[in-house]
This record gives sequence, structure tokens and C-alpha cells, in this order.
Amino acid sequence: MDNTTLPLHLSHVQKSSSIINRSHTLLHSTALIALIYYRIASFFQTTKPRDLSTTFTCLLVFTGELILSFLWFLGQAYRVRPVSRTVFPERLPENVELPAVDVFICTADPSKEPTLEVMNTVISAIALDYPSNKLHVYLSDDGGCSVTLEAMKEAWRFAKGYWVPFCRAYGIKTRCPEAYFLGEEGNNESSSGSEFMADREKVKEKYENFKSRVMGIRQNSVLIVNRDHTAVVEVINDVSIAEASQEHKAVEMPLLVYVSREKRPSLPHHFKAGALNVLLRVSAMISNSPYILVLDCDMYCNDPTSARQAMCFHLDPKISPSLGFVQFPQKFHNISKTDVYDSQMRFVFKVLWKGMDGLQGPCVSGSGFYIKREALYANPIKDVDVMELKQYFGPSNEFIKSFGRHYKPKDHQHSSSVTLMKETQYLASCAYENETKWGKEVGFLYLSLVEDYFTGLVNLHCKGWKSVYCDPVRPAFLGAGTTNLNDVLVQFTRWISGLVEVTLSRFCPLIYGPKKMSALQTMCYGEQAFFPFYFLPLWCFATIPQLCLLNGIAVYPEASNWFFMVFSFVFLSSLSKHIQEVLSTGGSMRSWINEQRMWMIKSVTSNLYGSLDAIMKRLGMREAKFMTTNKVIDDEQTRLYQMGKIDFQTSIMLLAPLVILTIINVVSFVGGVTRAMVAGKFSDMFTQVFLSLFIVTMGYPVIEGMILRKDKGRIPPSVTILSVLVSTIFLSLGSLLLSVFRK
Ligand SMILES: O=c1ccn([C@@H]2O[C@H](COP(=O)(O)OP(=O)(O)O[C@H]3O[C@H](CO)[C@@H](O)[C@H](O)[C@H]3O)[C@@H](O)[C@H]2O)c(=O)[nH]1
Ligand SMILES: [Mn+2]
Repeated sequence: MDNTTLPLHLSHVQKSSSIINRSHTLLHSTALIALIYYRIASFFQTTKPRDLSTTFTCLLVFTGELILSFLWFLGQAYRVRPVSRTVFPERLPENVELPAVDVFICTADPSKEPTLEVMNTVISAIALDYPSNKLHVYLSDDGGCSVTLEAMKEAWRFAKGYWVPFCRAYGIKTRCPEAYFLGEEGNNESSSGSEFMADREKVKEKYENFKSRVMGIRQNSVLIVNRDHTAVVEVINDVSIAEASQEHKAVEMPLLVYVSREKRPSLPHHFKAGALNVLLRVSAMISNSPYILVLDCDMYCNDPTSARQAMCFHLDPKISPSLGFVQFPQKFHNISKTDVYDSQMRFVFKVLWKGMDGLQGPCVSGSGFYIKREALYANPIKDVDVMELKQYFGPSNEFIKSFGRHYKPKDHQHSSSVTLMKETQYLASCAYENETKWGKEVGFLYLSLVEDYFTGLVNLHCKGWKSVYCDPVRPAFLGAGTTNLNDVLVQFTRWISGLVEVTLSRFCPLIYGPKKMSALQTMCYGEQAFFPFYFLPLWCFATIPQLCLLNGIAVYPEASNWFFMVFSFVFLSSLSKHIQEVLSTGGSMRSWINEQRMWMIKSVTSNLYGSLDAIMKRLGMREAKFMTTNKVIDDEQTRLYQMGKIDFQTSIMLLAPLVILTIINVVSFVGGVTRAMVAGKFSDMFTQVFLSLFIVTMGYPVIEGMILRKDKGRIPPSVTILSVLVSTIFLSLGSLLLSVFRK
């Protein structure tokens, strides 16, 4: 059949989901309106006048309900039109017609990001199934560490000498060597002839050698982040290395470049966004590819065809002019069966992004996206005079010349010329961005710690660019997920802080978005901007009804009241909708519990601290700080994670809220049941007793960690004692206050 007439990709609206979703939205919103009516009416009722304590606590609970309803309402935008997609890379044009791709990999800290893992990512990118003269791999080293540069040379030798030829000869699917030799592929391959087995053995041995050399380099150096150095740009595939080994045949290889931008302790460097902007400029001088793949240093390429899959969208003339980027989900290679921490963020990548894909497209998700270079340069490239361009892009003439220049494959040979290297160093210097629009309007934006979310919002979707979500069966990229409570919460706190930075700025999506994006797309971005504030209703619902229960104050309608049905419906309807969404996307009841529990845990800790952090930054009381996520494996922690046991080894700041809230709910549940048995009255407090029971059930791992567990990951007795103290103070002070204001 003629390839040119067949579509490169298909999209498919998930009809049944969207019908279920829309009906649920209708029912649930009706119930919410009834609930709000009940609350308002009860404040004004005159038949049973209320005392001050009741009014005040009901007002608090009502505020919590309003915040939850608002967030729920914003979230409905994801549910309107979920989409899934299929690609047909075999229908792409010939290799000569494919556009060039630059791969950007970022690393920052050699002590938290093991060099071997980073090199595996680099090698997997070099080995992508894409014409090698159209592939260029850049590693940005914010650690400024000679270890990384030396290891890269080793990686280049191993890739050129053995790995790439081996992968090409046998069509190996797993192109990350560590994953390949750990996994099953190859051991039971159907075509496992004796020649293949021999080659495999040889490559394996060379890989072991490569590994021990990298380990050796690490051992003989100090692994500290260098915060004071000039820019280093080095093209790795220089002739000296290629000729050094006689064994190397004429293997065509992609270009490999090491970039470590200038760092000075007194100057801001804007973390990953700053690193990516330097790569944008440096790569423009060397390869200037029209498309860019961005990867975190732990996210190796697991499917060599991802670039071709992305091109199925970028090369479709119908969508290409407005298509900014193709996002693949973040997936992880170290997720256990139970995944207690929901480290894979199932819901985001299985439900939310599919929902946005049916609108203007998913958010930039930090890693695993193929973006159009032009989209990052913002508007004013065409028909503007050079002086104006310089105000945007900085003083480099060479860089500005790159705009019109089309990439020529032969340029490789000239890529290490002296003048060129001088220019790239200049482009990678701290001073270059002064008085320019980099980070403000051009490239990746600096205002927020979640540069991905923010850049996607302001520079892409609000400028009219669209995105698509590509979630093939074989994961395109696999990274290292956070698999202990501390890493999960620290990472989440950073994200929350970054989101709140945007929410508090003039770019708050609900203000900035409506004129620039559709209402539904704005709602999705808004949901993420306001989702940090979940900590308000969750803290309220975990303390106020409980305190009231112990003091005999009812904050919900009694079980015989008609409105009791409304409250029950709202509760059950939101739980069952979540269950339906988890089950219909391949999750289990266990995943539902984990997601629900982690949402509660994160809300009362990370959401609270992250929001405070952002507010303090806003007030100038705190400086932005990027805590790089730890990617080093700890055996004991991995064991607990594999067993599905929460590892409570974390700071007291993050742990205490969980313990305090659990204790308060245990006390109020016991108090409530006792009261019902003694007074024989159950109906007026039923909801409050039930709420405590629900929280205690969800918090069961905390109780287990306090009392039953003896391993390293248990809750330390000191934290338990402190929490008992704080809970007692809260309950007695609270009770005192309530009684003062009660007649
Ligand atoms: O100053 C810095 C800090 C970080 N990084 C790199 O940025 C990447 C992401 O950092 P990581 O510590 O792994 O953070 P995560 O929270 O795991 O990353 C998620 O969240 C980030 C936004 O906070 C996104 O940029 C990432 O793509 C996304 O995976 C890593 O490759 C780092 O090496 C830098 O290059 N320079
Ligand atoms: Mn990461």
C-alpha cells in the first residue's frame, strides 16, 4: 500500500469514559449544591439557635468543603474528553527525510546521581534507533565534575567499540546496557545463535570493564559539586579517542558533547531551566536540530524507536504547524508490586494527562518530551531587526545567525573548531543572559522550581502551541522513582513550592490563562495551581470534627436528617469515582488505597510545607533551593519498599503531622464510641465517628509503625512521645476554647 496516504497516527476519544465522567459530574455537582444549600441554610436557621462554638467550627468545616468542591470542579476538565493514541512509525518517510534531533540530558550532583547510571542514560540515547548523522547527544553537567567528563569518554569508547554495533547487528530492544544485562532480553532470544551468544558474552565483558573503569574514576576523585568554575564545552567524538583503539571499525556514531556551564557562587544559576537554556544556545552552534528530546539523567531510553514515534506527530502536516511537543509518560524501572508510595504517580500519567490530551495537550513533564526548538524561542524570530533580536537572545551574532540556518549533516567535522568552541563558551557563561529575555520570555522559564509546568503554561500552551501525549505499551523511557517516604515527600514539597510560586505570581493560570487558552485547559492548569492548598481542608477534616466529637458538638446533620444522605452521597460518590478511575486504567484496589493514603499523607505534610516555603520566598524571607532527588540505592530501604512497608525514616517535621493526626483520630474514635454506648445516642455524631474511623483505617500503617514494628523503618518512640504531647495539648486547649464560647 502507498505509505503517503496512510495516517502516521490515530487518536481515539474514550467514549465510554467520557459518558461515565459527564454523568458523574452532573450527579456529583447536584449533590454538592444541596450540601452547600444545607450549610448556608443552617447558619441562618432560627428554630434551633446555635452557640458560638458550633457556628465557628461549622464555618471551618464548611470552608474546607468549599475548597474541596472548588478543586473538584476544576478537576472535571480532565474528564470531559480523554483521548488515547496510536502511532505507525513504519509509515514514516525514508531516513534521509527525517529531521535532526538533539538530546539534552541534565545531571547536577555526582553524589546523588551515580555516574554509572548517568552514563547508561547517555549510552541509551547514543544508541537510539535514528540516523546517526541526525542525532546529537548533549550532557549538561551542573556538578562541574571532571569525573563526569572522564566517564563520558569511557562511555563513548564502549558505545562506539561494542555497544552500538552490537545493538544494530542484532536489533537489541533494550539499549541501556545495565538494563539489558540485568534483564531477560537476549537470554531467551529466539535468534540466539552461537555467534550471537559469543558476541553477547564479549560485549558483556567489555561492559564489565567499562563499569570498573567508571568506578575507578569515581574512587580516585572527590565527588563534590564545583560551584566556581568557567564554562567547559567538549565534543567527545574527537579523532584522538576514535583512533586510540584499533579494534574500532568504521561505526557511524551520533555526536556527543559535554557541557558544563560557568558557575559562580554569587550569581543565580536557575537550576535545571538554566542548564537547559545553556544547552539550547550551545547546541544551536553545533547541530541546531529542529527537535529536542529532554531527559533527566536517570531516565534512560527504553524503547529505541521513541524518536520515530514522536516524528509520527511532528511530521504530520495537519497538526505539525501548531504542535509544540510530544510528551511521553514518566515511568520507572524500580517500582515494586505494591508501590506503597505511589511512586509511579499513576493517576497523573494514566488519567490526568490523557484528559488534557483531548484538550490542548498535556503539560511539559520535565523529562521524556520531544519539543520543537522554534517553540522555545518564543515569537519574535521572523521579520525583526538584529538589534531587537539581541535584546531577546543576547549579543551573540553567531547564535542569531543560527535561526535561519538549516542543519547540514556534514557539519560534524567542523564541530570542534577553535572559534566555534570559543563562541560556545561565551554562550555558556554566567554573564551571557544579563539584560536579555532568557528565562523570562525565551527558553525554559526561571520564576518557578517546577520549570516544566511553568514553561509549558506560559511559553507553550498560552502562546497557542499544542501538545500530544504518547503512551505506548513499551515504556519509551524508564527512570529511578523515589522509593522511600523521605525522598517522596522532599521531592513533592519542592514541586508544591514551585506550583505555589506560580499561583502567587501574575501567571496564576486562572488569571493569566483564560484569554490565552480554552476554559477547560485553563481549568486543568488551575487545578494543579490550587492543588497545593489541599492541606487546608485535610488538616481541618482531621482535627475539627474530632475535637467537636469529644466535646459533644455535631458538625454534620444527624443520621435521621435528609441531608445526611447528601453528605453520604458526596463522600461515597467521590470515593467510587476514584476507584472506577483506578480500576479502569489497570490499577487494583491496592493501588486505590495507596493513592488515597499518599494523597492524604502528602496533603498534610508536603502541601503544607511547600506552600509555606513559597509564601516565604514571596515575602523575601527565603531563597529558592533545588534539592536534587536522591538516586542512590539503599539496600535496607529497598527491602522495605519491596515488602510494601512504609519506611518512616524521615525528618521529624515530615513525620510528626502524620503521627499527631493519627493519634487525634484514634482518641476521638474511641471517645465517640464510648459516648454512644454510655449516652445511647449515636445518630447525631455518626458522621464524625465514621470520619475518625476512616482516617484511622487509612492511617493504620502509622499505628503499626508506632506500636508493632521493630525494624529500622518504624516510627521512633521519641516522635511518638512528642506527638502524644502535642495531641494532648491540642485537644485540651481546643476543648477549653470551645467550652468558653458555649453557653
Ligand atoms: O541545578 C540543577 C538541578 C537539577 N538538575 C537536573 O534536573 C533533573 C531533575 O532533577 P531531580 O532531582 O531528578 O528532580 P525530580 O523531582 O526527580 O524531577 C522532576 O521534577 C523536576 C521539576 O522539579 C523536573 O525538571 C524533572 O524533569 C522531573 O523528573 C536531574 O536530571 C538533575 O540532574 C540540573 O541539571 N541542575
Ligand atoms: Mn528525578
